[in-house]
Amino acid sequence: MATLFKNIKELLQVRTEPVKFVSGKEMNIIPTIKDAFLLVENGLISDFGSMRDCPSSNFDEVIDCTGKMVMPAWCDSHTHMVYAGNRESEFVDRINGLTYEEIANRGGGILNSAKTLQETSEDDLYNQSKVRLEEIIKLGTGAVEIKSGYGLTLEAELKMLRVIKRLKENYSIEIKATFLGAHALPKEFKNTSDYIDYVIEAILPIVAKENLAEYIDVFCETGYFSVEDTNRILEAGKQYGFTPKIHVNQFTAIGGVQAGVKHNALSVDHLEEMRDVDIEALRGSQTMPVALPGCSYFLSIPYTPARRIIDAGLPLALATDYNPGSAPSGNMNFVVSTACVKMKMTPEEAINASTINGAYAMGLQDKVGSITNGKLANLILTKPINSFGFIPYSFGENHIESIFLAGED
Ligand SMILES: N=CN[C@@H](CCC(=O)O)C(=O)O
Ligand SMILES: [Zn+2]
Repeated sequence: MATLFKNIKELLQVRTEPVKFVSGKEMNIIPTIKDAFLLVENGLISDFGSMRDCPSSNFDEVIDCTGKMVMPAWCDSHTHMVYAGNRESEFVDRINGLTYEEIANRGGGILNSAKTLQETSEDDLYNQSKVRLEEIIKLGTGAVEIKSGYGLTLEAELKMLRVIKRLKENYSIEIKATFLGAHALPKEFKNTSDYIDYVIEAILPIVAKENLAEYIDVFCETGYFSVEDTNRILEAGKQYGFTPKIHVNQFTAIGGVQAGVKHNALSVDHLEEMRDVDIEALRGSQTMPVALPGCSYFLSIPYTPARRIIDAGLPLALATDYNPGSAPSGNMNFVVSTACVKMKMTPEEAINASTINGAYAMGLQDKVGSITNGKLANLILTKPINSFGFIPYSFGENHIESIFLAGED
């Protein structure tokens, strides 16, 4: 099967030489080809260039992209989009003045979602989750990471991870699974240390045996899990070959970034509270900082200081954090726009952060995230627009005409 995209107004994120991720000043450059063609064969990008060099053979399909742009689909490296029900009532509680912490302390928050999920069948959970997955695909996402963490028992954590596995099997979007057993302390446990024992001894070995996750996560935060708990979880995960991708510095900076870097985490995510020492800790590491502006927006907490991170020469990825409590939206277009408006990222930086850097934060940089020969043809075809900066500028508008996964729309 060969598909030719021709007369592309601008082909974005063209990387002839593969790159792992981009950092610092490089983030402000999006390589493009104007008046371009792109050839997709058997689901993979096989050629691209200027229309002057456009091949002329008999293709199975030819798509005329006059006035439109083609770019890699969004790479959303942090979500909790397998969940049951919603937390709309807590949203109203927050409007009426309660904080996220106060709601959690009253037994709401993550424990509320865990209770609902424990009472939901695996089929029902699958059906609720696939609606969200289909929606984010329409919004231009071509690769996504999904975490467990609303189970908090062996049975319910496995239920979540099996749902993620079914989604992987049934959809052509790239999906990576993360085991987040240590997301909150269930009421049945007196302290985090006992619960960590349970996670390590009762759940982790089965997750590994059934091959249900690629990554391991922990909510390293005051009132949730300490740096010591984090070290224990990550060390245990390493024994089973799980790479860390962890929640740190959302409300308080307690050394989670340093713990992540020490354990060669693929990413450290949230980072709303960043001390200079946290930024320094990331320097020279292979750990991707990930910002979640949808969470800052929804909870009215500080935005991750993108300028300090990028101006220190570091990379940055953007993701949605799609979850029922702190970011009930999987819309990467909103994330890109909010990063520009609220975090002062340029459109170029936000697009790099949401494509190639997001791909790296899922270990998918060799497969997606740029227009490179041999990569999957997971692509966004925009509606007619004047420039790629129009995507974040014109917030709330839908600029996507079609999305292609492995070359199929
Ligand atoms: N902070 C920890 N976990 C999620 C929120 C979980 C929830 O409130 O349900 C997050 O990344 O924001
Ligand atoms: Zn999260």
